[in-house]
Amino acid sequence: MDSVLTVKGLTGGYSPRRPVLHDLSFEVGAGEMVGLIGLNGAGKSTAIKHILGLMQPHAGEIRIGGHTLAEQPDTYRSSLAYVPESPLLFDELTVEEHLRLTGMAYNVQESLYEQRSESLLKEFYMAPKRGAFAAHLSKGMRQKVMIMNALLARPALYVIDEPFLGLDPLAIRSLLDKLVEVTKEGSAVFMSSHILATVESYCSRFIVLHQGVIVAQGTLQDVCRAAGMPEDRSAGVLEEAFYRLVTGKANGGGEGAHHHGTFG
Ligand SMILES: Nc1ncnc2c1ncn2[C@@H]1O[C@H](COP(=O)(O)OP(=O)(O)OP(=O)(O)O)[C@@H](O)[C@H]1O
Repeated sequence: MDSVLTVKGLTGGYSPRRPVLHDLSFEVGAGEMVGLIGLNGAGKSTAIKHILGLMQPHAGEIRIGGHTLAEQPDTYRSSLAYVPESPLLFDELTVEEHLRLTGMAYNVQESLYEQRSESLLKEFYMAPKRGAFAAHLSKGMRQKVMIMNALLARPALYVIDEPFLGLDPLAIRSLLDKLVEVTKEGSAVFMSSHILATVESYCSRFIVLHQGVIVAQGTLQDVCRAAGMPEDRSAGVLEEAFYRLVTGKANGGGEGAHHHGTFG
């Protein structure tokens, strides 16, 4: 498996004296969807800001497609698309103008642009709003425009922060279907979410971040093992493993979880 995103020994945060992230190491490979899960304040958004290059690591390094941001800034940036938790759009541009702008920024060929933008407008039920100004869209529609922009660019790596908030059930389904499609085409998806049931069904690997430390990572089986749970393939097992890892307790009492990372 080719690694698209490689994070090695990342220590970082807002002040060098008080790091928020401690020695994080993980990879996201081509064709993989990896879920980043953790409580409020665990450090998920901070980790994402480091990956985007908005913050400098205190120690360690981050590579996309084998390069650090410092080595190849243009390649690094054009290899990734980011969907933030709260949509950031230009109020005075229309839906279609946002797509056009992204197409130009990512050098999407004209014929591919036409094809992709038309199908995205349909798949996200946004065709009737193609000419609407961003300022006149609903919150969920604004989020859909961010997602459509990322999908138009078809980067090697998608970094998606809590994508399901504010989306209606059809939009969530459209997004998940598209993410499955792009991973089949070889892209890598790194997604942070509190919706554990969805993360469990769609991601092949998980990273459990707790107080800035990776307390478990790997397949569902790896995470369950780190949580001291027997192998169990029933739905909802990720939530139980997560609960044990972050509280050190089993649901309804029981022995403590092991706070050791597994690297699968
Ligand atoms: N701009 C900032 N300046 C200083 N500290 C910050 C800043 N943003 C976040 N923090 C701190 O960094 C830690 C991690 O926050 P972060 O936003 O990464 O958490 P998160 O896992 O994304 O949480 P949530 O699930 O609530 O979005 C918290 O202790 C938070 O107070």
